[in-house]
Amino acid sequence: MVAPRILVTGGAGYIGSHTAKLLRLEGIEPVVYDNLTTGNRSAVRWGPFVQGDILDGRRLIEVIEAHQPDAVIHFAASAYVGESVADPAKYYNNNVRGTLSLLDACRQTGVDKVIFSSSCATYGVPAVLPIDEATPQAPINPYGKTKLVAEHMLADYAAAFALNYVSLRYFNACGADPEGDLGEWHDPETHLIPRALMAAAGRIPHLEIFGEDYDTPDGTCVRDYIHVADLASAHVLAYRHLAKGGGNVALNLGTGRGFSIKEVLRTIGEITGHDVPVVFRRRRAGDPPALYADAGLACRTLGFLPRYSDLETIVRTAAPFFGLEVRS
Ligand SMILES: NC(=O)c1ccc[n+]([C@@H]2O[C@H](COP(=O)([O-])OP(=O)(O)OC[C@H]3O[C@@H](n4cnc5c(N)ncnc54)[C@H](O)[C@@H]3O)[C@@H](O)[C@H]2O)c1
Ligand SMILES: O=c1ccn([C@@H]2O[C@H](COP(=O)(O)OP(=O)(O)O[C@H]3O[C@H](CO)[C@H](O)[C@H](O)[C@H]3O)[C@@H](O)[C@H]2O)c(=O)[nH]1
Repeated sequence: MVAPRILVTGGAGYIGSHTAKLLRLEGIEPVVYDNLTTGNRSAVRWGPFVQGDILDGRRLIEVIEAHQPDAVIHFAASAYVGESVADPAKYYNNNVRGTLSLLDACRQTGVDKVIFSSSCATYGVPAVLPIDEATPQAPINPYGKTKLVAEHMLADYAAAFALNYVSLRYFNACGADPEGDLGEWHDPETHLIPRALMAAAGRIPHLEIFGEDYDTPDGTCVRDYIHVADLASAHVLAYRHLAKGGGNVALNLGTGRGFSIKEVLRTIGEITGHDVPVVFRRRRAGDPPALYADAGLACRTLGFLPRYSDLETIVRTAAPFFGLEVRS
């Protein structure tokens, strides 16, 4: 039997590169399609690389016809909440127009399975926690809105055309490849855990904490941190679900537990032996106070069970990329 092949848009990025590695280990060839705006060429090591833009529909069709993938995993997007508030045009263009371009290329070439990177940002400020998939999606920033539009596009294309999809609503991706091959390399880096590790390592003078006056137990925002290796495994499971004829579905990918920023910093101090120097700033625009998942549906539908998503393992795998030793 010929090995399955998957087109991985955004496969040079953080979550995409970890997923490409796992696909290869699982006997599936990842064909990475990425314009390298935030991704790294050096992170593409487990299959062919094509440099291209998802907005370029003609090129997408050429690449799909050349490689004949069985499915697409669609990571490529702009993905910063704060930036999306300042520059919504960039987000509507890349995330909405880009996804439309990709879905049309799939339709024209007969690719009928799509796995999509959605986000807990589509829920906005939920009335009830934990967040299950029936929670109303009312995003409060342009980034989350573009992810929600893309989810709607998938559902409408699935209803009208021969398309099957899984939308995966990740909570906060973090950590690094447990074997040390890949990490989170963004420039500039904006996410909490890498910024905190940079501060602990002395690469930046301090971590800015955006808001200490939220209605949470210690005043800082609460998030559900899911290890990137667990996210990668969910994509393999989602592909197998579609390959055996499983139905269209949107699933939360989280642990079910929320941690405050201060709790994350405490774990970094314990594991690395370095305190994180901090300064407190105003709230960042577009940030909900607390987000954590009810992750039961992904478990029941895909058999998804996080293995690496405790804060200690997250910090242990990520810290070496910032030159920090971890305590045994
Ligand atoms: N990091 C998180 O916590 C998180 C949480 C929820 C959802 N997501 C989603 O997961 C996906 C991957 O996120 P990430 O953290 O790995 O981000 P990333 O920036 O590391 O990866 C995105 C990749 O897409 C590529 N890309 C962007 N626009 C493109 C375009 N027009 N054409 C081709 N390639 C393009 C980039 O070069 C990059 O390699 C995104 O869709 C993001 O919205 C991320
Ligand atoms: O230097 C920093 C960085 C972050 N934060 C705070 O830490 C929390 C986590 O922030 P991140 O930027 O690490 O991640 P977000 O919670 O903004 O994640 C959002 O954006 C991600 C993509 O970047 C995902 O889509 C995710 O689902 C969505 O909630 C937020 O309260 C943020 O204000 C700081 O205090 N200081």
